Amino acid sequence: MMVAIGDPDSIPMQSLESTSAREFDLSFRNVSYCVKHKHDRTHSVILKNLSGSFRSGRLVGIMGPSGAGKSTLLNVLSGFKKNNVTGQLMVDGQRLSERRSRKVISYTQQEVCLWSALTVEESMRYAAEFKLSPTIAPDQKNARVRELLHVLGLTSCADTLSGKVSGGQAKRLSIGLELLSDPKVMLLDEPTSGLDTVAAYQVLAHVKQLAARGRVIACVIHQPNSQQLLLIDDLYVLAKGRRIYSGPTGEMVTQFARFGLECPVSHNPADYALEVASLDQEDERLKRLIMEEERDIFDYKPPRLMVEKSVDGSYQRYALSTLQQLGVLLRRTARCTLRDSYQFKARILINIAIALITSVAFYNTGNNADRILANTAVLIINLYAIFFTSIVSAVLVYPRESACFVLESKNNWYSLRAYYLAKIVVELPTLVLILSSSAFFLIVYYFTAQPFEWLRIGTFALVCLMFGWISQMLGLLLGSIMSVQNSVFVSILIMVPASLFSGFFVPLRDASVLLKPLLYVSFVRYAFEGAVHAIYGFDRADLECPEVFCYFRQLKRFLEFVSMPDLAYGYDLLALLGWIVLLMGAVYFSLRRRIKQD
Ligand SMILES: Nc1ncnc2c1ncn2[C@@H]1O[C@H](COP(=O)(O)OP(=O)(O)OP(=O)(O)O)[C@@H](O)[C@H]1O
Repeated sequence: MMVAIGDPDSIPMQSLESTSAREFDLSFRNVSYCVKHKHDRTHSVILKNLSGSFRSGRLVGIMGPSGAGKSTLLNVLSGFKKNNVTGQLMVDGQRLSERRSRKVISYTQQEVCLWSALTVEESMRYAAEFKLSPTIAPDQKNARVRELLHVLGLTSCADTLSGKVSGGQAKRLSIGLELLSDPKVMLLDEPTSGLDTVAAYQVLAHVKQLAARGRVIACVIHQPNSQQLLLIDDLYVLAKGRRIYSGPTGEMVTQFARFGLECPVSHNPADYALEVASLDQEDERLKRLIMEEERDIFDYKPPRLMVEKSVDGSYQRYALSTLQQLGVLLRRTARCTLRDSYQFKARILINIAIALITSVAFYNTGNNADRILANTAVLIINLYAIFFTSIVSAVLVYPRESACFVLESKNNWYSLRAYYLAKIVVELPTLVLILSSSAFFLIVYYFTAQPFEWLRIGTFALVCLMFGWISQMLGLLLGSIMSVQNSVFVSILIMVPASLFSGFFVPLRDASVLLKPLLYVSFVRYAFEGAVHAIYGFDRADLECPEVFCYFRQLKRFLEFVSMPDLAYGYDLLALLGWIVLLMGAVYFSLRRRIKQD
């Protein structure tokens, strides 16, 4: 079937300057990458002695069957993968320092990471704020954003939320975000995947224009049709981590034919290249082809590192200072939070619903000595509500957000320090936590007839707030190290045993030798103890007794019964604070690990 495809020349050529009028190239020599398998201490070679040179002004397509190593090669060339990599990488004939490599090379991964609550233009504007020097006037930054939107064909959807644009527009936007800083080299992993033929062609046509303006652009492309292939100037074809072709697209078929691999006339050369790359590695023709491609590597000893570790002072890694980055991050977070109010409303409504159910079930138990155990259960339910609403909202949102953080941070938008500070500033005094917990707290407190004394209300609210922070930090920690599904399961796995260690179900006095240490470190126990202290401590007068005799009328007896005879509220707060600090540290190190790991 013929598909109507737009002419690339019809895409408006703008005044977007070329990065360099002079030709240059990204070249790499003897690049190898292996992974070590911990279980059997063996290792697999994923990329083997790859060399090549991608020239500016030409669009390079990286092809190969699934698992050939295409994404790995881009990860290695971009510096996203550093461990177990050997070889040499040069731009314009110069070896790169780590700093310079990050400055010069930008990488757009297959998965697009966009802030769905921002419009296309807003996303570009925030990227411009991060990536362009603060000395550039806002008008100039906006002009550059508009120019890029035009070049990438995104003007018509500039006011559409990034979460609502089409797949092709999202891919073009993610390319545009990196283009703002005008990188010399752009590596794109499957910019056309998931798109129909027309959209894929449009994306490629835009990318070709960007290359034509003097950049090195290399993109992984799965199976270009013949029209898409016309846009690709050079091909780099991989088979099981080895190079089988590197050169102009038009010469590939002739090169294969020299080794007895004749491309049938009816075949698309790209399809044929995949067939050749999928041949058995023992095939004589393929063996000779690979030998020919690798003929220049035998007498060459590659350096152990792709890029030099040394800090190159002449390249400033970020356009903004940490404080300026923090400012932009806070503004962006505030805008996203205000616009995406679903979480906020859902959290408050859930809290109100649970609070009403709890109030009906435990109506007026607060001052009744006969129902003191039921009233203590109210305190535990209160902690449960805070825990689950806080942790679930964090784990639902954070895995995606942290993936965007990793990408933006590796592409030099901002530092881990700035992002972490912004996260803490946003998470700690969070209005959502305070409002949703207060909604629950006030309803339950009133209907279950807890003592209306400011000291008790204040001390109880403080325990709830600190417990909410712990839950939120735990959610961030889980969200930064695992997927949404796993984080939800793990949060349940944490909370259910943690409730056992609250001191309510198994008081300290009855705890076995094995359980006791867990009770001493359980944050639920400290929160529960703090809540019990707020409600029943501070020398509260005897409770009312509607029966002839109530054993727990004197609160001293009840506190002894739950193993909290000498409550120390300050000590509980200190333990909760310790947990908050510990989790904040753990979140920092888990994010650090994320950006350091491959
Ligand atoms: N960290 C790793 N541990 C184990 N194997 C790995 C690792 N990274 C890559 N591989 C393996 O290396 C090979 C190349 O992976 P890569 O993702 O680069 O392939 P690809 O050519 O991009 O494939 P696709 O087109 O399917 O995306 C695959 O077999 C993959 O399983």
